[in-house]
Amino acid sequence: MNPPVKCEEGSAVFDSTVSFADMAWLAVSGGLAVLLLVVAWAVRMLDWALWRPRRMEQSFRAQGLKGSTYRPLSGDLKDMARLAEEARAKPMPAFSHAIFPRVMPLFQRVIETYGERSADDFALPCFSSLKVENFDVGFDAGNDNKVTFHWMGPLPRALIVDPDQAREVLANKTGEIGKARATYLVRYFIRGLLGYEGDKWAQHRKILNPAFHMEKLKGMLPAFAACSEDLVDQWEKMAATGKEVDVCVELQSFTGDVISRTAFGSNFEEGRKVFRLQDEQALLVATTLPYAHIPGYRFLPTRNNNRLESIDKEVRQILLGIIKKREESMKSSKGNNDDLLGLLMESNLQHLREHGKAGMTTEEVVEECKLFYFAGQETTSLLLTWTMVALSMHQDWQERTRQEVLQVFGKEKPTFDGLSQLKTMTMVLYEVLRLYPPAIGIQRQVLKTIKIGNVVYPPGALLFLSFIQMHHDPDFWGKDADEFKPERFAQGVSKASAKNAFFPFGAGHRICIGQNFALVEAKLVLCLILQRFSFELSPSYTHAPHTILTLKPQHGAPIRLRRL
Ligand code: HEM
Repeated sequence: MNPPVKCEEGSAVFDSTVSFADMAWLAVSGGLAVLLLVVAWAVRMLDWALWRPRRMEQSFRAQGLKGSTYRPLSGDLKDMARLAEEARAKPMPAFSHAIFPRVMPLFQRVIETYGERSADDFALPCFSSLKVENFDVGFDAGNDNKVTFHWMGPLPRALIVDPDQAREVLANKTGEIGKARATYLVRYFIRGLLGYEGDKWAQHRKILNPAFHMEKLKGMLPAFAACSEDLVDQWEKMAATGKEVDVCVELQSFTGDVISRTAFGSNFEEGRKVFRLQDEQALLVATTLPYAHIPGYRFLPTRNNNRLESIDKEVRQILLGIIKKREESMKSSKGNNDDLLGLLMESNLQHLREHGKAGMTTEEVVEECKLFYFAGQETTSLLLTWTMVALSMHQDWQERTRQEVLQVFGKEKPTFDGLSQLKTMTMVLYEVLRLYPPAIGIQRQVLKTIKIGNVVYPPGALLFLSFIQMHHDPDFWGKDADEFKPERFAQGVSKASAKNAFFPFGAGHRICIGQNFALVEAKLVLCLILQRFSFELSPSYTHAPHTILTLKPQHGAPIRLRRL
């Protein structure tokens, strides 16, 4: 036995006798606590990596859904990368618009392997009375649910290919479905309105909405026109030297200029710098993405991580500078506030007047400005790129669209009101958005158990609303679904397909805020292009649509322009 130890502290004297048995007990109980923690952590990890996925798989299969078997941790991610690599190695037949198998090879394989569920799937007596967390899983033998699933790591991802179900998912406002949790890399872009949920989203959307109203877009027409004229002047010089134009690259820089001008008006040059930096950031994100799931990778001081952070800081500094200047010019009522930033700040001030506090902090305004580039630049440039590719493949439609432009505007500058008379051009743009949607689909995550169609989805399950599949599905568009036929939109979007299966801009309350912006911009520049040039695909063009976040031409889009 150890002798008792006397401890003195100030005037208080107390006896702190610690026996060997006490110390042993302390050590044992401490060790037990650590062991318990380790066991609890191991159980959690096992649940995350094995048991929960298995439970979810059982629940899906019990409900008649078909899909791949869960493979611990990686799920179908490796197959996904391999199949995408194989698909990228083979171009498509020239002039074919049946792009779905090349663009989403894993989805194609899942459908080919597991296909639609048959009436027999619902006849299993052991499943017919299944209950999932108080939801009755009522099976409707022979229904036409085509949901399949595969594995994004330990999370199952259901492919939603029914337009009504997609709309149901997008209409959800009661918290059962939310945005899928993103990696730290995606958060460099998907912030602001696109990333928010609930009240914060509603408040930001309310403040941003007025900036995208039609009459505000009308005020932006001179900015659209200035960028479009710069572009066609540049192309004239290239055409004169017989040079081919990679319209994919050219239009990307064009739409970046449009956002710079329309968002930042007189601070256009600084805005351009933001666009270049964000472009570099997008490339860094694409090369870092394969490592993003490694726990703690974001904290490693790799070259990419460091550069991503320094770009983020630089972009923030530039935007804060622009916003500060704008605040000053707004105070002195100098300058034009008809650009997106001015309109957004104006609307924020209005919110302050009505509610006694600003709806957005300066930091949040910075995030929204960054989002304009991410959400509005590449998507619109891809719409234009695929339109030029499609009009090169279908010369008859190129000529019809040109004749319409000449009929409405002659060789004069397009006007805002004139743009709304361009019926053929609208049909062409819709058909391109159908066959080549820049956003091929949207992902959401189940937060609380929910029944969609006949399927009950547990929390954690991912839902991919596969627009590209719905856009190419003969059940909705007819046997000629893979053909370029703009005339299908002659009676408007709602009459073009069964079940209104057209989602290029999403749907519901989170539908793209910039859709009119994109369409006005696209129509205006197409008018100028068609007025000045005829065009065809270069013999070096290879038809190879593929997707990295958005749907791009893998080898660019070299086009031959001829001055008219
Ligand atoms: C052809 C061009 C475009 C396409 C195909 C497109 C597509 C989409 C889609 C599918 C969504 C829905 C995302 C979701 O629900 O998760 C969306 C949202 C959004 N888009 Fe676009 N977009 C385009 C152009 C633009 C432009 C030009 C801007 C801005 C200048 C813009 C800004 C936004 C924003 C801020 C959101 C988030 C809306 C919200 O969550 O409330 N987009 N876009």
